[in-house]
Amino acid sequence: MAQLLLVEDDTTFSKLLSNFLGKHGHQIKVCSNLKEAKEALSHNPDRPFEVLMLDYRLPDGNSVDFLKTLRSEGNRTAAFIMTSFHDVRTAVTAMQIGAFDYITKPVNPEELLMVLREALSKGDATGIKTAVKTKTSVKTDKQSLDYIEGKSKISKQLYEYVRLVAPTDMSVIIQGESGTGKEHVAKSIHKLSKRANGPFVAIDCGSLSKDLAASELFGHKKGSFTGALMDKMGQFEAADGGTIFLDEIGNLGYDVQIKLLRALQERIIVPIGATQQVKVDVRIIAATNEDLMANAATGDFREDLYFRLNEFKIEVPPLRKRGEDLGIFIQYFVDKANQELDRNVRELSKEVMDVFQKYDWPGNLRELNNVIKRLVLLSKEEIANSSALPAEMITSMEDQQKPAGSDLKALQETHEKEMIEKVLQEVRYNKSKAAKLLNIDRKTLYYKIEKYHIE
Ligand SMILES: Nc1ncnc2c1ncn2[C@@H]1O[C@H](COP(=O)(O)OP(=O)(O)OP(=O)(O)O)[C@@H](O)[C@H]1O
Repeated sequence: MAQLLLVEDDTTFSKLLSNFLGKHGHQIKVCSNLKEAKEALSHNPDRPFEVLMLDYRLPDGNSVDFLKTLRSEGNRTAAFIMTSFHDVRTAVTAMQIGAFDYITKPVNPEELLMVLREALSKGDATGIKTAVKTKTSVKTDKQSLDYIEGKSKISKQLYEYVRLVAPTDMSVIIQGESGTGKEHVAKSIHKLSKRANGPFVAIDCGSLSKDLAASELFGHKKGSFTGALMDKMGQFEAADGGTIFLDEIGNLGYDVQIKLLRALQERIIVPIGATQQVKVDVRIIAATNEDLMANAATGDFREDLYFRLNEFKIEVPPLRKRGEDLGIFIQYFVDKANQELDRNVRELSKEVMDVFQKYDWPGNLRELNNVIKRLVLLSKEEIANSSALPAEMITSMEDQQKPAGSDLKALQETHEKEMIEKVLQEVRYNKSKAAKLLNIDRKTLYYKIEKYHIE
């Protein structure tokens, strides 16, 4: 039985939800706005909430800002956001600041239980995502290799860079949109490096509170500030001999950036309140979805730190630019979901595939994984059809693709582009076969692929 906090202003829905969760043995406190939620969180010290379930739009604000404040105050309770499909982009942002997941409305009961189970099993949304002591943790090692590389030109180049930089001891900046797989890339670099037998420590700087970031990274001495009840070893020391992965590095405060620069340049750290320096041997890999260079130009990020980190830069492409990889990732995530959820989905219907092809995937691989997991969960048959997709996903696709008005040329071009994409997909990007089916020569096909920016 878990202690849950539900923040939802639709009273009918919140009653339904709390009855349903109550029947599954959970204890739910319902609040209808953020002010009440804040009070509930501060008045519940004996039995803390294990999961926060937050509606996105609330009468006194939105839950993403609310969560941001909670995280900056050091609250790490696992949380997920319930949102309409149109707010998915916002939900993706929410995950960057430490929401565990998001769930689209109308909420499907099975899906809700699945997300809740996962949130409970992962525990609190601590800023430290993984602390892999590779020598002892064989299981985590195996999991971290559980990924695929893709076959598109852009993916091949990505992994070529990974293999190139891994054996060196260079600092690396990994840039890419949220959910593109930056952490996977960082782990691959670690695994292929001379440090592979050392620890890989991943820290989500986005969910570290400003006050505690320095202590989390560099440690502290007992009594060095209120709340420092005993000595604490920082993550830099924990990563000694291995790699530290600083995700969302742009979120680190200026004073922490100075300490980080010192750690990079001199390979020493000083725990807060300590008089002794500590030598550390750590490789730094940083990730960001911002333009750090631009932040450095405006003074939001230290330029000297940026240049020191940027010994090598890797761009992880968004899913919409990975062309044929989409099909490969779909298959991979379907197989994974079948295994995890004990389902037997063999294929996705043509309609689902069409939607997937046209959608621009703002949450990238993470969103694809989530959508497929839900699709598989809700599909009892071998073919998953579009009824298991959020209805708005389909309508938004239709609206997005069709050119407005009566522009005949634009309509024809849209149709032509769709047809070429569809045929290319059917023949697995074999251009000769596609040209034959489309009854055009290869040269014309290449011209059109370029014209319509088909990847
Ligand atoms: N190459 C891959 N093969 C299989 N799954 C992948 C791959 N890359 C990423 N994923 C999956 O996609 C999801 C997001 O990956 P990851 O956390 O590495 O992205 P990220 O770019 O670091 O995200 P964020 O910007 O939010 O920190 C994870 O669930 C991961 O399992």
